[in-house]
Amino acid sequence: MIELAGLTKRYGEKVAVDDLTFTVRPGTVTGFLGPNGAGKSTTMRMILGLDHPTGGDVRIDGRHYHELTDPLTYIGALLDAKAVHGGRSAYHHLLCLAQSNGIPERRVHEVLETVGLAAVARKKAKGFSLGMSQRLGIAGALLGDPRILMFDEPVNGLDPEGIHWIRSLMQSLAAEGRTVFVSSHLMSEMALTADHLVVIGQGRLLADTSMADFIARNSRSHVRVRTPDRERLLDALHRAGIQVVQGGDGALEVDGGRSEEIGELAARHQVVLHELSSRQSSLEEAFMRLTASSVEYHAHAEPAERPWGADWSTRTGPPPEGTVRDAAPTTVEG
Ligand SMILES: Nc1ncnc2c1ncn2[C@@H]1O[C@H](COP(=O)(O)OP(=O)(O)OP(=O)(O)O)[C@@H](O)[C@H]1O
Repeated sequence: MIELAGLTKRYGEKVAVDDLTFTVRPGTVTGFLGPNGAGKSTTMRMILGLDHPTGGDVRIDGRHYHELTDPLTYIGALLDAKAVHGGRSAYHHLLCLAQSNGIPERRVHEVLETVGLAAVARKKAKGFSLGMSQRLGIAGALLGDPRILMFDEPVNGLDPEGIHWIRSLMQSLAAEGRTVFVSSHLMSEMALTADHLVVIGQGRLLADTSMADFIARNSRSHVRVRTPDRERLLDALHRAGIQVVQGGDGALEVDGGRSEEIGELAARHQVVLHELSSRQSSLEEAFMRLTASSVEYHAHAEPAERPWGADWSTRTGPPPEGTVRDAAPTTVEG
């Protein structure tokens, strides 16, 4: 278990981590999300005692990191895959870690097998691809067979097979009752891997909840309708007092609508439908919705021709700051 209580880190005027209080529990994969610069790496570094908090406290199974004897047997971490002495082989890198933590040499061979690097164990780390370096970093985290594992962007550089492998690994570690805390920017991957989410923005806690609850609370559910009789359907919906939003590819979207109600309305007016489907936002959309106002670094490549609420489904970038939660649906006149 990792427990943060009021954890705070300032760099001069900059508050990188702002009064964070949450607990990472055993038996689940906890995803750690936040926009660039939100404070995820700083938080992880403080958990490992690599940065000193300006305020607050963080404990690993009730103790500070520096109080742990042989810390790799309590908590294994991958923070920076390239932080390896390039002149050392994978085997020697892990052997040095093992010897300084009282871990038997046989664990080096075991973890090299686990991460699929046994065949290149004697090769120098400086020749490793990013994916191989990630695997070596994961081997280092697993070396002490710890009850707690922490990974900062572990799928960075991994190919699809590698991504699938790390997902299965994290889930099996959690199933063994271990604490697994993992950050990632790959939302689709996180949606498949994590059971619980901690989301931060500008150093502050935005959410600490289950994956299902997070998506339900921050997502937009709507019914998507496609019809060749667009004007007649719009007229029928308008008369029934149902607000319609312009979706992508000419589809219509009804916020929070029930597909049964819309289907029956269309049938009563003998309007042909080509599509009638209930949709819920993905984790990525829910994440962007929650963190919209705490994104520090925006790209401004796409001019907003229509209000955000009018074309939610076709946008790929984050919404204009401060508009999402306040955006009223744009009614399409029939
Ligand atoms: N050593 C430092 N000195 C000054 N500012 C720092 C230092 N380390 C981090 N920061 C600042 O603290 C904030 C949080 O950075 P951090 O790297 O923890 O964010 P992050 O969520 O891990 O970002 P990313 O997703 O881009 O990796 C950023 O604004 C960063 O510029």
